[in-house]
Order: sequence, then C-alpha cells, then structure tokens
Amino acid sequence: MSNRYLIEQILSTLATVESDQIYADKLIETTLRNHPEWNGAERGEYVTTCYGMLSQKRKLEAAVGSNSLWAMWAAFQLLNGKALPDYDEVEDITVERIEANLADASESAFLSYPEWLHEKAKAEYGEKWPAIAKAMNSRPNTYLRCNTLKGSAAELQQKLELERTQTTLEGDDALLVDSGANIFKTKAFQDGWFEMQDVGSQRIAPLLDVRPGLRVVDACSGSGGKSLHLAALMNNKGYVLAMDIHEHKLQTLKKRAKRAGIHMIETRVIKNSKTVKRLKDKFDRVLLDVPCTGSGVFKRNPDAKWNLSEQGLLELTQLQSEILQRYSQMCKVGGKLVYATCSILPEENRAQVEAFLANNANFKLAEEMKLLPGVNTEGDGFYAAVLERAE
Ligand SMILES: C[S@@+](CC[C@H](N)C(=O)[O-])C[C@H]1O[C@@H](n2cnc3c(N)ncnc32)[C@H](O)[C@@H]1O
Repeated sequence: MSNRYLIEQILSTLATVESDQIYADKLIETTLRNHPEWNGAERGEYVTTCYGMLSQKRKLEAAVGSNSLWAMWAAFQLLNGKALPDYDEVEDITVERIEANLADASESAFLSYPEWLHEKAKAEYGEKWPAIAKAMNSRPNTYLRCNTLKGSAAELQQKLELERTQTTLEGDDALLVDSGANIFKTKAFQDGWFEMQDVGSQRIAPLLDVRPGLRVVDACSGSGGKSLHLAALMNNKGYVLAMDIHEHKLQTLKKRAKRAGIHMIETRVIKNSKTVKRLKDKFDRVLLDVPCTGSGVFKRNPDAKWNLSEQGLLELTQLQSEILQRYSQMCKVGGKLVYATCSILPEENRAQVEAFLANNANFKLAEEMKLLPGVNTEGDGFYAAVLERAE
C-alpha cells in the first residue's frame, strides 16, 4: 500500500467528520475495520494523525493560512519534525512559512481552541490554562479498572502479562496500559477482570463512600461505567439502581454486569418525571453523573471541541440544574449525593452546586474534587461534589 493512499484515507476521514457531523472515533474505527491489511505502524499513523489533526485543527489552519486539508496535513508533519514527500499538493508548505504564520497567530488559535471557549477557560484558570489546553490536545492514556470482585490489580497485571499486555499499577485498582494488542480480545477481559475506564473517572464512585448493603441509585448511568464500579466497591451486596433515558445504554450495562459477575444492579429506563418522583427518599447514595459538554475529555473526542457552542453549553447547564434539583429528591435524610461531570467549565461544575445549595438548605457541601489535565492528572478532566442531606 502506498503512503499516499494512507494520507488520502486520513484526509477523507477528516473531510467526512466535518461535512457529515459524524463522530470521529466511530469513523476511525470503521476505517480501521475496513483495512485489515494495514500493519501496526500504518494503523498507528492513521489514528495518531486523524486525532492529532482534529485536535490541532485551528492551529494548523493558522499555520498555513487556509483550511486546505493537504496543506494542514503538511503543517502537521512539519510541526512534528517529519519530512514532506515530493507531492504537488504540499510543495509550497515550508517550516519558515508555518513559523511566520504562527508567530502572528492569536493565543486561542495557537492553542487550537474556539475563541469563546478559550476566553472562558482563560478567565477561570488564568496562567494554568495553556498547560491544561496543551494536555487536552495530547493523546490519552489507556487505563483499566480492575474488577476487584475477581481479584486484585496485581493479579490482573500478571494475567495480562501472560497475554503479552504490559501495564503499570496506578493506585489501588487502576492499571495504565503500556503496550499490547487489542485488550478487549484478552481472556482476562472476556472473563470480566477489567473494564476500560479513565483513571479520573475511577475516582468518582469511591466518593459515594458506599459499603455492602446500601441502596444506591446511579441516575444517569449510561452504559454503567460507574454502576459497575459501585457494585464492586459494595462487594456485590446491596442494591444499585442504574437509570438512563436511553434503553440501549442500559442493555449494554446488563451485558457488562454479566461479564463482571455482578447481580445486584437493576436497570430502569426513565420514561417521564414520574419514574424519578416515585423514588423520593429511597436511596442512601445518589450519583448524578450528568450529561455535560465533555470539555474534560477533549483528548478522547477532539472533534467535540469544534461542535460545542455557547448555546449548547447553555442548554446543557439548564438540563444539569433540572436533573440536580429533581433527582436529588431520591436521597434519604442522612444520605449522600455526588454530582459529577467530565467537564472543566465552572458553569457546569461549581456554579451548579452553588446554585443548588442556595435553594436547598437541607444539603451541605462535604467535599469537592477537581481533576485538571496538565495540572493534577495524567488522565481526563473531571469534577465532583459530595453533598450530604441533613434534616
Ligand atoms: C456522562 S454520561 C454518563 C456516563 C456513565 N455514568 C458512565 O460512567 O459510563 C450522562 C448520561 O446521562 C444520560 N441522560 C441524559 N439526559 C438524562 C436525563 N434527563 N435523565 C437521566 N439521564 C440522562 C445520557 O444518556 C448519558 O448516558
């Protein structure tokens, strides 16, 4: 296969993501599946260049002064210290030209974020913002969460090593994948020993301070990343109700729970406001892992930062405050509620919690966790607030 064909596939993927508003990760996955003949290096180059160019889109446009994908690809190569092939499409792209253009670029273009998002984040994080912005433009690590119902992270590490997957222990239950083939094809995965989960995401469930026997609701459970973790922390004893508005996500959750050997999670689709109202005062712990902009996980979904708008942010914050107000009713007196997002924007985090506390004197803020890429985590950005319900 010629190198030119690989480049054309990269550019075609980027053009389709832009024109058809398709999620990049899905299209990248499909393209890889359609090219089983690509070797490891080719697959790596395809994935790294697609994600890298998506993430650096605004910077690359500034570097070449246009949105020509060939020119942007050439700039991406040069900025990464690679030589350009002798193709007509890239003949006028030089390091000197790129450097001159970037010297005149605005800070938001240089960091490669939409202007409004850059201004918002800069106002919140000041001098720390460039480090956060750069960290969120890098490729994410792969982390696993050991299913402690099966055994310890050290045991899992040994099992994976036998399957030629090298990992590093990161805290109690997390493993960083250093190298190896497709982890989902390992026997350890099929036997339910782990789930793929960012190291920051793994810090949310422990904030609920659960123990065996409690009644817990994960009210925006999606396909259950955190429900499964809660069940493991409860040693599979007690009750976890996983709810979402999307049935297909709950179906995936059921399959994951089965693989993990978990039998205390019940799933329930939220059909209307009554589904939640009926559960008033019923739970010792409530997790609200609300829908959000995903501004903490741009490493994984770099296309999301270009699709996000101020209007979209406003709509999400309205939904978040409604969920927090209505779903908090499920928390018993003396119980705990965790409000969490994978966002770094204060409107979705601290501001939501402050507004809620101002209207709900029976809840108190017990703890806050803020994970900022490039500042205090190698993983994604997360926010969580632990609220306690008093009389
Ligand atoms: C951040 S995701 C949850 C991720 C999940 N907790 C995990 O760890 O894998 C937010 C979820 O909220 C769901 N959602 C959106 N609107 C909702 C609503 N009004 N009530 C409950 N869930 C909702 C979405 O379908 C999505 O699965």
